[in-house]
Amino acid sequence: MAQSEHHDWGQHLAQMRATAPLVHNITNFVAMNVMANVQLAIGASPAMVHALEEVEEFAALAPVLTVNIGTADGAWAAGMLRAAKLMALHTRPWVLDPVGVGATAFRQELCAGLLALKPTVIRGNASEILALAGQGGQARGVDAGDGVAAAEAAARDLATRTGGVVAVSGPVDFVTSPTRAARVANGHALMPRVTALGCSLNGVIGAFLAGQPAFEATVAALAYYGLAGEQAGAKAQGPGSFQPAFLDALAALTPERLTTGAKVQIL
Ligand SMILES: Nc1ncnc2c1ncn2[C@@H]1O[C@H](COP(=O)(O)OP(=O)(O)O)[C@@H](O)[C@H]1O
Ligand SMILES: Cc1ncsc1CCOP(=O)(O)O
Ligand SMILES: [Mg+2]
Repeated sequence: MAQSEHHDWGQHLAQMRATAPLVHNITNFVAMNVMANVQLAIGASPAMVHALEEVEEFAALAPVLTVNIGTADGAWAAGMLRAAKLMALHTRPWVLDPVGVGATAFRQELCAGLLALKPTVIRGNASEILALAGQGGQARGVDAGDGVAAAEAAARDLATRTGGVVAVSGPVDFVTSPTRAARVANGHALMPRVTALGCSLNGVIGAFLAGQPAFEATVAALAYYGLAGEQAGAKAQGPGSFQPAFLDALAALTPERLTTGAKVQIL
């Protein structure tokens, strides 16, 4: 795979760290702590705020929002829609993680409402992207049962429908906008064996989106995350020791190392 395709992917990491953006996350109970630690490790400032009474007011404060439906209920869903609407109104970026969307009618209806608000970036595993596009999928709850290649057409369809960027994560990630596409081959096989690392990836994409173009920011975030995974995986004994090693690798990785280590193929 071609390395970096002549683009300085590290500059997106440098810019994110220089900005240290406040990221408003409406995420699930499983991911809250993991995702906040990941965002602190990369140099961003996380806030997990989901109460319906304050979500709109908080969304006005932050340059970027991430929405994750993993453990949503009716009140959370209303808050997600309210916050995303505010971002759309002010043309500020927001990211959707459609966790387990194919599993229940509630998740499908919530995602239909969120899709109508045109997320700047959607990132899910292959089964979630297939289900979100209405093309089936073989998910096992929140885990993927499909390969990334099977979801590429669904991702392109969603990008056309929303006008945004859609990323399918897996052994080799696929990213598409209505006009461009790329593959990112960084990553480690231990990553899907630790919960909330997909959710936390959306937190990293969100941080990179603040003040940056969506397609490049998403590709850079995926390469950075996967490269940190490679470095952690080289040291870890298994899923348990992978987690602290991954936080350390995210914090230690330099923009220069990202530019040389990014395995990005522009299609
Ligand atoms: N088999 C794999 N080999 C290498 N990296 C992987 C593999 N599976 C997932 N990843 C990486 O793990 C991260 C989380 O993706 P994924 O496991 O697909 O999300 P989710 O937890 O939402 O299902 C991404 O950075 C992805 O590139
Ligand atoms: C296990 C689980 N159940 C509901 S949300 C959630 C977390 C899923 O996180 P990820 O998709 O990042 O593995
Ligand atoms: Mg997920």
